Amino acid sequence: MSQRTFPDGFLWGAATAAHQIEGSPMADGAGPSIWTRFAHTPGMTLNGDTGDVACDHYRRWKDDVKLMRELGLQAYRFSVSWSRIHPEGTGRVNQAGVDFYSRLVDELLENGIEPLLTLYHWDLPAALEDRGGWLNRDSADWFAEYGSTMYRALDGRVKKWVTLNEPWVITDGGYLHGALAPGHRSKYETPIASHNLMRAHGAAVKAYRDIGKHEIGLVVNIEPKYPASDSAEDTAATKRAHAYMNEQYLDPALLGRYPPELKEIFGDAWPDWAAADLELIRQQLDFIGINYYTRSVTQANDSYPLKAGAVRQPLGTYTETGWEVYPKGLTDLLVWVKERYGDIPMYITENGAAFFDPPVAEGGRVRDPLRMDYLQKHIGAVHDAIQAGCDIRGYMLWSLLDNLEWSLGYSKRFGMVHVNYGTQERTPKDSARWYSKVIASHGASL
Ligand SMILES: OC[C@H]1NNC[C@@H](O)[C@@H]1O
Ligand SMILES: [Ca+2]
Repeated sequence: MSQRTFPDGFLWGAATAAHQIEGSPMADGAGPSIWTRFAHTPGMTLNGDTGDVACDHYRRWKDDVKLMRELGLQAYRFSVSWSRIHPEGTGRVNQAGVDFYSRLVDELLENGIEPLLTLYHWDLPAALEDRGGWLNRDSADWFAEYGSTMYRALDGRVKKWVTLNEPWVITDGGYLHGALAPGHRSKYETPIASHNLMRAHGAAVKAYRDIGKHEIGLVVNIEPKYPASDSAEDTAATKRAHAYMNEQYLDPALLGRYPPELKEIFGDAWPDWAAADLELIRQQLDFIGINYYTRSVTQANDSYPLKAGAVRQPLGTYTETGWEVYPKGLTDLLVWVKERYGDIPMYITENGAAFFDPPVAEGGRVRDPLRMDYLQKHIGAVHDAIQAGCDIRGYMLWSLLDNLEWSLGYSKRFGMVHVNYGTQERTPKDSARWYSKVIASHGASL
């Protein structure tokens, strides 16, 4: 491969999320989140796995930052657990919770690592779920209040803010299919939760413009949809699937409108939203974060309510989470974003894969060639998109550490660093060593 040169200032990092790595969910005055409750509800997670300990990052954060520095990371994307900050979701501030993130940010900066802070990565305070959660239109105000608390505490040390992580997963998983907290299964609740999440995004960005002086954006998981055949049914199904996952969040956030397919998909469950709502949602953003994992070859089927689904590719390579390895999909997707929404700066805020890793070998080595191959090809795909004119500012590998993969518990390992959950020992995998070289050579060694 000819030497790939990445733009000056391209930021190389890794990503995690509070509930997946921290543990100690109730320490130092924190309140419970919907994930504390959901995971402690029998049958909701594999093996009944919970975030009670996870990677014990709440206590090991200093060593983990040291590990990031040893790996040469330039940036670190993490999330704040809302219920550490506002144990009841609104009102009273738990200063010990703010202090935890303040110390973490200072440690990152002292180690030359730029923090990227996600306000919401799925762990809503349980007290707010009891007030209707994302189904309550007041959630926009609750979220803006929480964001403002964090802006006042950290803006300036944190210069890249994210409102929401993956609103599609939050609603499709938490309100339609029920696989994720709060575990609802309702075609009628799904659009309401989704719309309120986006109103909350807008309200938090507006609040930032009054308080913050740096950058704020939205992180979406999007996935290119390719028709399984050129039949009218598969073409229409692909259009629906594309609107439902990819346009449903970027269109309101950047264009101030919803794609028409949503009314077709949800029928009488799709309200006629007020124009004022769309004005709130559409706020000037400084960047968009793209989380990419796979593509979907899409066919018409009788799935509810989308009537579309992915077709397994007989010659495809699949990860442990059943996702096809398809790097070109990332390039296609980034070019689509640029063409549809214009030249908005982008970060790859998550990209990575779970493969079955061997145990830590003698001498502390974890061979993960499949992950290295996945990463090498996807970082190459990012470069291809840059060559095609996309303004991509950085790449955050998912994930720094093996961690709690939500309802799948600890069964899926996405980390470039292996975690022994018994001893909490961290062991960089081959992919981490490889990634360090990519960072040190600014991509040239890819
Ligand atoms: O499934 C892998 C990741 N996907 N995006 C959101 C993260 O929380 C997940 O662990
Ligand atoms: Ca509920």
